[in-house]
Amino acid sequence: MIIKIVNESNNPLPEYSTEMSAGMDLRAYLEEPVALKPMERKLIPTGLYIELPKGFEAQIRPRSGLAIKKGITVLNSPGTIDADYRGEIRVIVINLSQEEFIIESGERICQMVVASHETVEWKPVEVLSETQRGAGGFGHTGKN
Ligand SMILES: O=c1ccn([C@H]2C[C@H](O)[C@@H](COP(=O)(O)OP(=O)(O)OP(=O)(O)O)O2)c(=O)[nH]1
Repeated sequence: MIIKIVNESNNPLPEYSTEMSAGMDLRAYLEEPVALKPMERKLIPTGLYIELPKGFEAQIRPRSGLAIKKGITVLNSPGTIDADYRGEIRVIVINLSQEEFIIESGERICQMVVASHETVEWKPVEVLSETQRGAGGFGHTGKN
């Protein structure tokens, strides 16, 4: 699919790392490096603005490498970019490690997945259909 994008940063447009990958890495767009202290969260600009077609969303997700090596993740993961949003894509990152982490401009801080979604109409009813599980959940079948 083709998606309109405005890139006000000097970073390259987001790219898939392989022909079959789902996520495109997004880069920070900063005037100067940003320091994240342990447990600190910050909103990081990307300089990107997109126009998604109706029925689609973009999800902002952590990069696993940054998460395992540095404890850096996306706080509201998956962040939702709505099809009617015309503002800058920004990323809420949090440092869950015990060391300060410095984000440089141009650094790949998260990944974005474009996904289709259903549009729901509610049908209020008195009862729902019966199933074997019923209301059981949250591990009610035991550990294994
Ligand atoms: O990680 C994110 C999440 C959201 N947004 C932008 C795009 C999205 O369409 C808009 C609103 O996001 P969301 O619906 O999650 O925010 P809200 O807290 O419910 O605010 P609103 O009342 O503006 O919908 O903010 C981002 O740039 N990054």
